[in-house]
Amino acid sequence: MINLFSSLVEISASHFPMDELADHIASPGYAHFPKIMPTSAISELIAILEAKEAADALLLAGVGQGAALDRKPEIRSDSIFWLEDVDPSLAVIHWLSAMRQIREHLRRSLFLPIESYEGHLARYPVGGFYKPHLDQHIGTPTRQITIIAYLNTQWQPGDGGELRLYTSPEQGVHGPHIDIAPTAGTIVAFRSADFWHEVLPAKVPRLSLTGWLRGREMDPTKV
Ligand SMILES: O=C(O)CCC(=O)C(=O)O
Ligand SMILES: [Fe+2]
Repeated sequence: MINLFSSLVEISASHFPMDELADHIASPGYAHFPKIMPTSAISELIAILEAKEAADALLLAGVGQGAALDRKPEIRSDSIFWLEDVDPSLAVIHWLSAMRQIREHLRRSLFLPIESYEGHLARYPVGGFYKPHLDQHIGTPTRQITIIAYLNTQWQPGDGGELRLYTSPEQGVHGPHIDIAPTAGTIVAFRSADFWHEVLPAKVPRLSLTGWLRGREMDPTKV
């Protein structure tokens, strides 16, 4: 049981295509790795999410942050659980360790000013969606890189819930897009400030782990 998730640490350290990730983040700004996570890691994260759901511990997600955080069911309909609030299970410890290694790699190779990571498990119910948006909150350019891992082991074409990523930062939602299936083990990363994206309506419950590599906090009261 013990190291079910250690393979993820391994892929992040030596087998995860770190250089490919950095190259793609440099240009065009996004990266897509289909079915790259080991199934053991996927099962553990699903188990955490299902346990939280069973305990009625998922929170309806909001839009914005801090005092401006607002529940907006017309914009997004997922329920989430922040990793920092999860009892520190092995799966989460290993995921956080993988994120640290990715952070260091991107700092070194692209000189990105990344300091920390925040992430949440998310569940979209049947009919759930997230309308087009950017992940950087207005006025707080803290989120630098979005990293999403999908956890839907039974996903099939027609099940909906694709990530629609608009691939031209200049044209946004009026430009071209790609649709990425939320198939278990697939990881997507992109520059949070540049890429508009949305979650198309899910026809089956949709599970994911979404997180952000963050820059320095901009708190004028602490300058
Ligand atoms: O789960 C996804 O594919 C995207 C989620 C998202 O856009 C977000 O949580 O900001
Ligand atoms: Fe987003």
